[in-house]
Amino acid sequence: ERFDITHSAVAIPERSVSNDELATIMDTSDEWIYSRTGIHRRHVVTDENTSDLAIEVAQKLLASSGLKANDLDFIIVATMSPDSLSPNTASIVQGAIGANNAFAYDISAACSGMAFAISTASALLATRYQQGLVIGAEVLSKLVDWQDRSTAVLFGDGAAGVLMRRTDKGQGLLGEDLVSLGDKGAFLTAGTLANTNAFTNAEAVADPFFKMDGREVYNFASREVPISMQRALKRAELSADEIDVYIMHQANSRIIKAIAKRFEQPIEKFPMNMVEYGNTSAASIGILLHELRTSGQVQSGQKIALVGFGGGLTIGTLIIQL
Ligand SMILES: O=C(O)C1CCN(c2ccc(-c3cc(CO)ccc3Cl)cn2)CC1
Repeated sequence: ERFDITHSAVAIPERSVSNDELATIMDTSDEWIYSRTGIHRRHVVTDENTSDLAIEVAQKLLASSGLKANDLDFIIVATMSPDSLSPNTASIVQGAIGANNAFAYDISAACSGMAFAISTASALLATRYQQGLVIGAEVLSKLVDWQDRSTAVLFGDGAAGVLMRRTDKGQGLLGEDLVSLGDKGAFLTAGTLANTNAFTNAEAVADPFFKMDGREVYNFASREVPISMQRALKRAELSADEIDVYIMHQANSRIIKAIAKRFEQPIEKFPMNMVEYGNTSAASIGILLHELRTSGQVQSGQKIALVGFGGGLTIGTLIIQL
């Protein structure tokens, strides 16, 4: 498919929470968290919801590109922490910015959400649409059990997005590999709703907060993510050496170091910023991409890999020609 990514933007909540501050409300330490995850702090909303972060990203993308809201054909929001099931968060964004010609829907694939959404938008742009916004937005702090130190220290809030436009100048998707391993889904759950209809015999159990089997998810990631990346590289007919930058889901620095080693690539090709944001699920790839575009480490003409992995369990690997 042919599309370009010419603009990106982020929305990061003002309030940052350091590991040391967390240590004052739960039994943990900066040393434990940083040594095992690479995280020193995360940002947490005070009174914004997921749609507020997504709206901020959308407004910034319109401002920087000079596009009008009515120029947009679609808005996709990748999120596992929507404001509500209805209205979907993308539609809230559509209404707020007045994108009167855009259809809008959410994609729920946890930490692979942004990769799945860019793949979906790429397919839309290969048919009859011209341009749209793809936004990863999360308020994971509403899904965290702040008494569960094994998950509360990992997650953060934030949003990021890109403007994607059809082009015939050769940029776009060179290869992709999208995976679901639903039989391992129970290893990472959040937001389970209860069925309380008058006819059910089942025990109506809501389970709103994150639950993660860290070892199982960690092992799944270190084993399956490289396989997905290999498949995407093969389809793109590229070697790992030919990828300029690997933009990995920022869940855990040890995982990323292990994957860089597996591909015998210099760690400089695997930039990381979880130190500042923690794990922001569908927002993590977009926040990193924006920071790298802003710093110039990522620029047009390069070949990049975007790799999301997590809840589902899912993996999304995209090889993109910028
Ligand atoms: O070392 C330790 O004791 C613990 C071991 C467990 N850890 C984990 C395990 C899994 C994840 C993780 C989460 C998601 C969800 O977005 C996706 C992808 C991954 Cl790899 C993050 N941290 C933290 C340090």
